[in-house]
Amino acid sequence: MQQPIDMKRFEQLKAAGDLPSPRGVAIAIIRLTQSMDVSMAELARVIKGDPAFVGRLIKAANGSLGKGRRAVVSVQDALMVLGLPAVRTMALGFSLLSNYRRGACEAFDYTRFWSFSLVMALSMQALALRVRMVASDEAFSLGLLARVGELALTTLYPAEFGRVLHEIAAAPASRQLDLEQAAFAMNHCELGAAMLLDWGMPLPMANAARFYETPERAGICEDAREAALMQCLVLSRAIAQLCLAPESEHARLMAPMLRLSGRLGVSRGDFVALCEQIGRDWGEWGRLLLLDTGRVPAFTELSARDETAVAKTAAPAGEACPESGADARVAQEPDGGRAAEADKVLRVLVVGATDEERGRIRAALKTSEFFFVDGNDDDLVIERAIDVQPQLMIIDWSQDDCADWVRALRSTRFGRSLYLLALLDSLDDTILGEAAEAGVDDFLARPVRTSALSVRLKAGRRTIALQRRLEHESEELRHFAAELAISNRRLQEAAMTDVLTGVPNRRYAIDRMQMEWTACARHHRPLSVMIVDLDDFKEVNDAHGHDVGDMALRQVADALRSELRVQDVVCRTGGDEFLVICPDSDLNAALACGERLRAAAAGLQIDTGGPSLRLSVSIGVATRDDSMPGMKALTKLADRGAFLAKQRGRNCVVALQVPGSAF
Ligand SMILES: Nc1nc2c(ncn2[C@@H]2O[C@H](COP(=O)(O)OP(=O)(O)OP(=O)(O)O)[C@@H](O)[C@H]2O)c(=O)[nH]1
Repeated sequence: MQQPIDMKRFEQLKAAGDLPSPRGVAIAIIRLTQSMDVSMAELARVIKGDPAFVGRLIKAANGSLGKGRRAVVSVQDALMVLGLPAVRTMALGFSLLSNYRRGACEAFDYTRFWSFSLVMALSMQALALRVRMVASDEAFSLGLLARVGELALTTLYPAEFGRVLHEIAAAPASRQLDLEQAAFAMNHCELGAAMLLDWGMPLPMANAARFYETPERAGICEDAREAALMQCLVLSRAIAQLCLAPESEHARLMAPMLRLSGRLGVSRGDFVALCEQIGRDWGEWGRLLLLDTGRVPAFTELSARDETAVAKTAAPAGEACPESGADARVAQEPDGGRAAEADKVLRVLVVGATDEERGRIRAALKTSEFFFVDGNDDDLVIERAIDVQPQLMIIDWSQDDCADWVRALRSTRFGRSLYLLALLDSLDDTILGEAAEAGVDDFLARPVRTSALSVRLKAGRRTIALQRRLEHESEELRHFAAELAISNRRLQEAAMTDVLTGVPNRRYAIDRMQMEWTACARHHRPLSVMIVDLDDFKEVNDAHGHDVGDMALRQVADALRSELRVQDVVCRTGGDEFLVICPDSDLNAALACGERLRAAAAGLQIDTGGPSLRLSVSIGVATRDDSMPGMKALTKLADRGAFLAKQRGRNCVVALQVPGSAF
């Protein structure tokens, strides 16, 4: 694999510590998501330590579900929907957004940069739901971070990058990437791609980010997913440019966007609806991220104006389409927005064939969208196929090297599901064998008779429709499985949560203790536990009733929870008893923590309807040592500490071990 930039240089930049990098809770999230055996509950707990991230994560999960799905409302559900890799890159993206809102480069508009990146993220997410080249949440992160190289250059070289920006302002025709190359011996796309790879993004995504500003430099891309990703990034960038451009520029920017979306197989109506949705989401996300967003462009109106302009200047059907170079395109756009109608429209790419044959094909497939390409240049054919992403290809088999490029096409992901019909000059066994071996689905002998062509195309259409239905059904199944997983997760969570206080229950405590015990024993790290028992709680119930008692239990649980670090956990293990697990804590640290918990409980004022009630807790602390046979020995020791604390008059913290004797 060709590296995006000189990796030695990249390592030096990284080692200097000046590259934008995540901070705070995001680092803990990224670390946890790197280990595949992390429990969802543990990850959710760490995420909940950053309420801002919680909101963004849930919103992103809902955005990636598509229409008509049950809304995600909890962190756990969001984790199930998004999966660990997506959560990792989102933590990264949002952390950068929070920490790099300002910077040393005065000429760089940081707010505009993030607003632009946000539109790209939302556009990628929406496009991924339609084009299906990658999971929509991964697409969101790719869009958000695609321009991170620019942020890196402003951070590394604020003054020099400022000069580059001034140069562009003075001579708008100059190319930013070339100026960067001259100034820094690298450009922001290369640097950004290296950073994405370094953060663990898959190579096709990093490559798409590397080339989307200069697709012509990407070379022919064999991997259809990579090509589609890049095209989606190109289109997302165009949407962002339009959203942030002055209104006078909107119409000019809309036309190429519509053409780009057509190439991705998104009908005009569908694309306009998608842009309107992106516009609405942009505003909502802007409020959530405290980012200024501009006025949403009037996409529907812009599209209508473009349609009128195209109608006035339209070339007669069958004439060459100006932007497609050697090939001619006759596009009958699917009727905007009507999905069922659009579903019947086939995208057909005809390679070679005579004018007469092309005419017959067009007559036989009336409502389709046609693309034609001359088959003598195999690179061009593959490029065109990747560009157009047809469902049906009709190949004039007399063209040079057909078998070779058909084989190459079949080895790509999208090429495997194509329906290929070959027009053969003769039914010679060798030619038939070659065509079958290369991967054509059906053939037709020349001269092409209209009736035979209709029969063959009908069969092809049926197969394609069947394939679409299968894809649709497997998509439904995937969603169904995801919903089922969410329901299961909810049930699991409910089974592990104490209904009264909302903290984990005894069952969870046992599982978690086992997990922490094993991890700490394996890595020779300290582990402490505490038994926290309310003092004279029976008297509270007797004097004030069970409702007040329940309220007291809830307040104590909240107070304990708020005094703990994110990696500690408090569980309700009995009526008025809690177990606190503190990984990586030796006895001294645990005693100090126990004292904090005791003071927090003693400081509570429970509302009784009359004079407020004060209460206290007794706490026993114990720390794992190598002589202990298992976790029961540890909790038993803490239990004995709590018992001793009661005997010593309550409202105190007791350990039976001496600090320093264990860990
Ligand atoms: N309100 C309420 N009370 C509960 C709940 N679960 C257990 N209890 C009560 O908690 C009390 C525990 O009493 P004991 O075990 O005698 O302990 P204590 O009164 O706290 O005395 P010491 O532990 O010796 O300080 C009992 O009265 C239980 O009924 C609950 O969910 N809600």
